Amino acid sequence: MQWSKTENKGMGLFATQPYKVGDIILVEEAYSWVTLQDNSLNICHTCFHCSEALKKCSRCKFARYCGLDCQKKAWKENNHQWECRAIACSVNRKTPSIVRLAALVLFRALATNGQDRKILERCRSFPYWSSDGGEFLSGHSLYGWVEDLRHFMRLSCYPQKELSELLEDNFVMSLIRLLEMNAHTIFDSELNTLGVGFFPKASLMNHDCRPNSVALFTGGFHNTSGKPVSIHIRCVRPIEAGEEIVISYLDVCLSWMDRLEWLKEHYQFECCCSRCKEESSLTIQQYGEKLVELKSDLKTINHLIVLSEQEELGNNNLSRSFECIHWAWDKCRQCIQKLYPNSPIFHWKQIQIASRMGYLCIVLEKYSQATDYLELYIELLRDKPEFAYFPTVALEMLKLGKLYAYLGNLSAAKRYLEKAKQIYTNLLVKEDPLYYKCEEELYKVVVEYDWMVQQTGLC
Ligand SMILES: C[S@@+](CC[C@H](N)C(=O)[O-])C[C@H]1O[C@@H](n2cnc3c(N)ncnc32)[C@H](O)[C@@H]1O
Repeated sequence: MQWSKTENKGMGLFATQPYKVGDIILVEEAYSWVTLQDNSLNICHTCFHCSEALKKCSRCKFARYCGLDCQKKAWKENNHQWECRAIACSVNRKTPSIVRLAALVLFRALATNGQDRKILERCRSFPYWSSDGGEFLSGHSLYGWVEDLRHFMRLSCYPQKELSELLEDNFVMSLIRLLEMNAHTIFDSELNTLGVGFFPKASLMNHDCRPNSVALFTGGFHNTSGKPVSIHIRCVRPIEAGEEIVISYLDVCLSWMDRLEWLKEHYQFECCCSRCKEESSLTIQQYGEKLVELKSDLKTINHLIVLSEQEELGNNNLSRSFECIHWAWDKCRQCIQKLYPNSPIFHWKQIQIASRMGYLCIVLEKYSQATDYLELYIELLRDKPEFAYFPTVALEMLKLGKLYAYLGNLSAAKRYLEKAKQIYTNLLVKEDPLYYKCEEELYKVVVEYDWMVQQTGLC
């Protein structure tokens, strides 16, 4: 693969050879990385292995490691030697993760001459203003973060003369903005968020709503101890030589309007991919003057989904959350029946709601209902083969397989677990706990299934 200029998206990564589903396209260790504040206590700060028995850094009492190898890696490579002092001196220890990441990038880039200076150049030239002349993130905490970073750097007592120049407004804003736009959220194979990392090469990959590759992360496996978390770009659709290799910055199951809003809010760009073109022109052709009504319906549905998440997270009120998602579902169905038959927008909305309903039913222990919703999710995705190898789909299949096994429907359990395993075989490394979990579940079901067939003579 090689980096070259794209037509309208700046630089991009292009294939110089064909790739098939499951091929690894790029592996890159994180340049700098942080865990998130709320899960910092039970994740190793180097390899992201999740454990209850991590050892604390004796000075800052914040960093945690699964062993000496990981501690040494963090101290030197991820510059905990400087960060440690700043964390230990911070009274409330609530430095935002993005600020910690920015500090670690600075420590690393300053510590090495030559190659790494390119990172500083990239920061220096990164615009922190938007194309319409306004400043990005003005409504957000950019200025707060700038102050936090300066404070953090001072507390670290980093002895660099040039630091003062780098801590000037423009540079700091560009650095934070670059990380906001280019750092990757690190998640495990069950898609739980673990932290944030800066991967200089992978950070130049462009977005597509129908991507041909996905970003997965090592982390959480025992044998990665002592190795910093790394990103693996894996092929999920056949790629021809010369094609651009693209990932998705968002959940591909969002509707066109949701994706448009999300990308504008988080990345300030309007996606020019083929899926957006198709779905937007279909929407405009079909709905023309009804678009305002459509937007308002989608707004209501989105509002109900957000409300259901808040109820669940904030108040632990799951039945209320379930109720909200049911309202969203009803509203969605009404809209489709009355106004928008075959709307691609509502098709994606239904997929999103079906998955959420499945999740809520499981938490509420309504297992049989959960299988109905997850079946529906898979059914709705069936005519989208381009998403067949996505980790999200595999995860829903695994859930469904386990549910059927619990409910005693062994043949359905076997079918879904086999499908999940097929996707994981392509996507995950063998050491991934999720790969094992799937294999283990499948083994149990197969043994039980064979026994049942023997006893009853049925198959
Ligand atoms: C993480 S950077 C990717 C690297 C970028 N092309 C560069 O040269 O620095 C993300 C930026 O690339 C551009 N971009 C990526 N995907 C795009 C897409 N599908 N449509 C339009 N612009 C895109 C946007 O300007 C976005 O803010």
